[in-house]
Amino acid sequence: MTICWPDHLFLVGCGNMAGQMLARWLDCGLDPARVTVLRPSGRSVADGVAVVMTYPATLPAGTTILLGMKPYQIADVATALAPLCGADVRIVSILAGTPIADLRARFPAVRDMVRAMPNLPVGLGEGVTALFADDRTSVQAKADIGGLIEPLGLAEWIGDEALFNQVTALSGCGPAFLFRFIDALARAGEALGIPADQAARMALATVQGSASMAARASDSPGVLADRVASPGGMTREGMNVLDADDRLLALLTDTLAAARDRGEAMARGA
Ligand SMILES: NC(=O)C1=CN([C@@H]2O[C@H](COP(=O)(O)OP(=O)(O)OC[C@H]3O[C@@H](n4cnc5c(N)ncnc54)[C@H](OP(=O)(O)O)[C@@H]3O)[C@@H](O)[C@H]2O)C=CC1
Ligand SMILES: O=C(O)[C@@H]1CCC=N1
Repeated sequence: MTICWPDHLFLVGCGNMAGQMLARWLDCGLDPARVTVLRPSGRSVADGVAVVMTYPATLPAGTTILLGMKPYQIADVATALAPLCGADVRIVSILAGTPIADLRARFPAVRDMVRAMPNLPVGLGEGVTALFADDRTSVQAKADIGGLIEPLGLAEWIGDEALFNQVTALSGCGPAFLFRFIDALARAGEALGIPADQAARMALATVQGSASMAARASDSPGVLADRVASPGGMTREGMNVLDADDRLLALLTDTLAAARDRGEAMARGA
């Protein structure tokens, strides 16, 4: 994989999420000397990566900024950062519930902006990143930023920004829902009498193996589920519980809808 790295990468915030993105980029050969991280704690990030606690006087030519702090910090960050941004600066924002129009209003000099929604497994190169750019962003910038995201895992360009909170709910928040599922599977096994540590190991390995299998299979997960279920056997009885009144589907639809609604409220400043 040949990646066209930005001349300089300036990360505003480098916590759980941006930290995973940077870790993967460094693993894939990004020169740490091209990276500066701004974080209030000043904690070091990785060998060779410059960490600053205040904004520099200028940004190097050809800088790509990754906005990786919390969404509610955008006003303060933009006040300090926008004066440093010329037309050659590009912005990638991973801020949940923060539309491009909001960023455009705060960074008027910047032409190239991409809204990105990664998830935590990007650190392993097995993440999902949803991407959106409006018409002002150049084709070249879209290609370059798409190339930067590629080593993180699956990249999906979203045609309509109105769907961004929905895709955030599915794949951005998704790892948390899956972690809950693994935990619940283990605890359910424990409730049926399996020793806790054994149930935890078995639940995790079952999810890991099943996800790997589904990723490689030519059949859909729905077909694979039926393949586990022998007619008149145990799995069918269990699936009947999940499927009754579309129980699992309804639960997940409610879960994604609640996350989506929060994104919409955040976009309104709530
Ligand atoms: N966590 C996730 O799974 C996902 C998160 N996101 C988005 O990523 C963003 C960050 O979330 P997450 O990584 O979980 O949060 P974290 O709390 O882990 O990281 C926040 C980062 O912002 C830094 N920071 C705090 N205050 C400021 C400030 N005033 N100016 C600049 N930087 C600041 C922190 O600095 P320090 O390190 O010094 O404390 C830290 O590095 C959010 O916008 C979220 O919507 C998107 C997809 C998934
Ligand atoms: O919880 C959040 O708001 C962010 C968005 C996706 C994952 N974490």
